[in-house]
Amino acid sequence: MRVLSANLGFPRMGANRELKRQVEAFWSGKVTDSALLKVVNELRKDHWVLQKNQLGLDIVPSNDFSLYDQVLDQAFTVGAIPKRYRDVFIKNDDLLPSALEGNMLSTYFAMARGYQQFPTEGSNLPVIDLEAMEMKKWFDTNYHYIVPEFDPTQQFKLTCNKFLEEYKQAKSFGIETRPVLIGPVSLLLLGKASPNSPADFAPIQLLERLLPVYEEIVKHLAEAGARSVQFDEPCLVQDLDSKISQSYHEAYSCLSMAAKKSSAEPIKIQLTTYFGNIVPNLAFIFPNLPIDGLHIDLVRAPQQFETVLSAAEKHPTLQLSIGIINGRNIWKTDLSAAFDMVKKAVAVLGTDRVIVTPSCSLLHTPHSLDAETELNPDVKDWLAFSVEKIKEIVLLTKAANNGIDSIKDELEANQRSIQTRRTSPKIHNPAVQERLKSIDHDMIRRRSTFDKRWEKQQEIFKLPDFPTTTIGSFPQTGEVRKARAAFKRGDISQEEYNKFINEEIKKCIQLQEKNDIDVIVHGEFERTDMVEFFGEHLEGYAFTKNGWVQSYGSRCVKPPIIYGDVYRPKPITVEVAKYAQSLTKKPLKGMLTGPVTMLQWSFVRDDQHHKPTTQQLALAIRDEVTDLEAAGINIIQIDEPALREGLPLRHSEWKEYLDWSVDCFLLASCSVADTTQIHTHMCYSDFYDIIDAISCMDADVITIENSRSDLKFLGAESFTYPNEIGPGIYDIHSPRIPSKEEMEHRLKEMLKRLKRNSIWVNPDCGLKTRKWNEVDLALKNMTEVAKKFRTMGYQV
Ligand code: MET
Ligand SMILES: [Zn+2]
Repeated sequence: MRVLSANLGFPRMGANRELKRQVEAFWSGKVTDSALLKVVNELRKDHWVLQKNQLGLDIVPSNDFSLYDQVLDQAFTVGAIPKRYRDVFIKNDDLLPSALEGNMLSTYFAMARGYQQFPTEGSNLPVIDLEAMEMKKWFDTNYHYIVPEFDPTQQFKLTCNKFLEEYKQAKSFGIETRPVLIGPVSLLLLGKASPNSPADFAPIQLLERLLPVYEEIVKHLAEAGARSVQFDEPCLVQDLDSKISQSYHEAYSCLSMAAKKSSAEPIKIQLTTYFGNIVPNLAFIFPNLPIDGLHIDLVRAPQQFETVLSAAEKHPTLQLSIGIINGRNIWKTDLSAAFDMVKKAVAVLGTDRVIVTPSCSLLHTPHSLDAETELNPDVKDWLAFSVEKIKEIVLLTKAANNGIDSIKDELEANQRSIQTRRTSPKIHNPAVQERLKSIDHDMIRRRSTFDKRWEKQQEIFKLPDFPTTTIGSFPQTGEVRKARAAFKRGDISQEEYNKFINEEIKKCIQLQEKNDIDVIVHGEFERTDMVEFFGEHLEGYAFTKNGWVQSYGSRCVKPPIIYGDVYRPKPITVEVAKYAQSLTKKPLKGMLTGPVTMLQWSFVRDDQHHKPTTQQLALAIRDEVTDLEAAGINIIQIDEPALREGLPLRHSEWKEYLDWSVDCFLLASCSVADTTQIHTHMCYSDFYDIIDAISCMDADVITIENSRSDLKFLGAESFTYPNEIGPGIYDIHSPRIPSKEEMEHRLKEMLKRLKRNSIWVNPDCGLKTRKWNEVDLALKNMTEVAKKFRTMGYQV
């Protein structure tokens, strides 16, 4: 037998985001479900044909496709459909293992996105208002999954046969696939107890009840002729209670039995881990978890190679799938170095026990480089998206089987690209590197402690108690987007565009003054996106035309690429800030994106640690801060909404990350005088477990999302915060106008925990998704609440 090549999952959006378009058209009622499913079938077929017939991959995945999310698919498949959706959509006889169409499709999308029915008067249809299920970040990626809900009385039942239909569909095109499913233990660990469950209930207690459904899945696939099945168990790279080891044994013993019973040639079970090191949980797997294959991520955790290899060696039949092509980033692989790893695995295990693969599903990289006609050719030559990554896998497999000479030309070209990238002056900028060396302790500390700064700032700004402000952006209306597009196309000149933006700024400032907001913002109309805007003004960044990656459901993001040493050639926001300040006597807050967020929301360099890359970003922002201050902007906000996202998966690594990321924020913010007030802003996650690190950032003021998560932030028992803080008093994601009463209630809650003179009054996040009239009414209410608290002298 020879070394095989495999993929663990292919991006499902399609080369031109066909899936997004079609699903959204279905949601808005423009296409029927059968039209949707027809397009989806075509798309799946294209992806199989591409991987198998055009690129020559040995093992092609099926059921990696999803209309929304693969975790939701699996919960749905095993019948974990919360009662509130079941009650509305499902008649009992629906619950045969059926295809994802008709009523089942409506249920599925209601779970993903919520469902509302407000019948017109006189109709006897009931009012239905179902919220979507919770969404969470998929490990440390920017993909979000739907969190399954489990009830203590949960009954499982094979409800949906999508996994089988997809397998059969591929087979009907002559393509043998390996179905992918979320494994039973990770499915339960990733889920949560449904509301009102007893406090001691944990979904993993349901394992025994869940396993028969997985046995059925294995049986169906075996009967249909599948030779192997991939169970994803990414939880194995996390800190796990040793009791979970028992769960893994129970689960995989059961699945292995089912596989053995299944047919003359038992279907093989591959356990798949990714995003980290499994060595701390090695005892869960070795010596005797009854599996046929194991996948490990050797890009994120190369240090596990030796240990896992020698454990695998003792397991005489185990196939090891070595994830050596980065599924999370967009760089070309050094094929020579990767081939050394293949050789090493083959030397220990022999050719028939090694499979060459990407580190994880390719869901997290864009489709292909073909569409990138405008990228700088040097940079483009350093990149590999999903299609190119599969080509690399196929090449490495060929080299393993036929000798390295069989890929001589490709290897030479590859080594040339790798070498050029290593030495390119586009990437390596001696001045930037020198500057990094000059970072010293004084550069990452404010000149005085907060108390001293506070006194000086009080005197200058003379802000009232409960000062009001907003987070930065104001409505990005269709007009704003249109003007930007026209400018990009060259239909309007720079001057015309600037004039348009200046008018928006004027309107925005007038609205804030009318509503008596104390600290004014300019509205961020010139920005499409808070990371892209700054990236476009920095050296070392590249932008793709079509480098979309799924974020959640039909939503995709196009992360910019940091390819080289980063610096700021010239001021970015100073002119706009000066113009905005000239329109008001109140202090204007300059608005910047912080270095850690710039890093987290970009594709980043893999030729150096994240820390120096972030330090470079921090120095670029620091230059901007210094220039803003010199231009008379004395309040500057540096947003860090993504700080929490970068936390490593294992607790033991948190401190190292928090130390350097906090230092990078300090590096960006500490050039200023005591009299300059630094703000920061965070949102999108729970922050209380890193509140000490946030305090160390020493911003004079932090505004933080709080209402969406229903005061969770303040709920933590030990909550304290040393400087000033504005926990959001209303959720900006909804078009509804927040009432004064609800904002008063939130402010009163804050007063129980925080010093009266440390509280700011502001929304949860930026207002770019709202309409002007909504913003006007909401801010009016907000200021009235702040004023009431000032005069009534509330103190709890
Ligand atoms: C995701 S945080 C957004 C902060 C930014 N200043 C805004 O107001 O939109
Ligand atoms: Zn925000």
